[in-house]
Amino acid sequence: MAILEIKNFTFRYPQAARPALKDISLSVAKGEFVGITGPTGAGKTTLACCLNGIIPHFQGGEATGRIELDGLSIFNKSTAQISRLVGSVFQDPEAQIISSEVEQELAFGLENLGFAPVEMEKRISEVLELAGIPDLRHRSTIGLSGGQKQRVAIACALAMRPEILLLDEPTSELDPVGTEEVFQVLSRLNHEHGITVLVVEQKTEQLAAHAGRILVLDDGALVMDGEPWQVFARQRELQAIGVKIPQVTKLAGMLGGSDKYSLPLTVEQARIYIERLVRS
Ligand SMILES: Nc1ncnc2c1ncn2[C@@H]1O[C@H](COP(=O)(O)OP(=O)(O)OP(=O)(O)O)[C@@H](O)[C@H]1O
Repeated sequence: MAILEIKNFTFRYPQAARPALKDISLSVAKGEFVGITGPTGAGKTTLACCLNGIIPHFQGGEATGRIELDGLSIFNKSTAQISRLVGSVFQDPEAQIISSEVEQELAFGLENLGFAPVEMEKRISEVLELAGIPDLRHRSTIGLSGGQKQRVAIACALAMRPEILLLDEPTSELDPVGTEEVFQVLSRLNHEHGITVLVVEQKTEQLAAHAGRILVLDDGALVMDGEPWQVFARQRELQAIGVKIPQVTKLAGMLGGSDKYSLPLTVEQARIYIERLVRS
């Protein structure tokens, strides 16, 4: 069942000469893990803003076509309604965290929505577990690493029990360890708890390893939509528009791999691929 349906959607910022999104159509089923990538200025953040209500509620512009969340047009929903369906996590963990203690940070949004203390306690414990950070509950937010802060931000987004977890370049400020921590949590949320994940990300290594489907935007248009191996097999086209190809996939491409069974997307898959190649 589709949780998100986008039909012929075009969006132009006020006074902009050209649309930032052009005639986008796609459908996302419940439980999918979708990576959205593309070069700078392709429209990835604009698309994310259209899904979490920043457009049109906080940013004007001209939109045509439809975006439906759970069967209803997003433009007829209030920001409060959208935030219950879509939990957002942004690039900069510093900008999202306002409390001095992790528990307070998680309680903040729930208090604002008038949750009773017993329900708040239940949800805080639940989301700390889901984000893999129960040990951080009483920690000061100041001393946390970037990866820990982003996992706190993910826990905050999950506290509303959204249908979709939407992340806009959540690892752009993180080192490789923090990046992997965040993607491990996203994978677990998706595989073990069935949470629909939409993540805008330029680090294609992580998308190749964790996403089940990849969308590529270029100049406002959706130019590719498929399983990671299908998208990363189109190496020349990706290079032409400036999308990085995972190194192991690039290597296998040079050696002739191009299908589901011969195109490695992770280092482990590449190890098996090269072993087979050497044996044959
Ligand atoms: N507030 C705005 N007003 C006018 N134009 C904008 C605004 N925000 C973005 N744009 C333009 O819309 C297009 C898409 O931008 P967007 O930020 O969505 O791309 P992106 O793929 O997220 O890029 P990046 O990877 O650099 O974050 C670009 O041409 C950009 O200049």
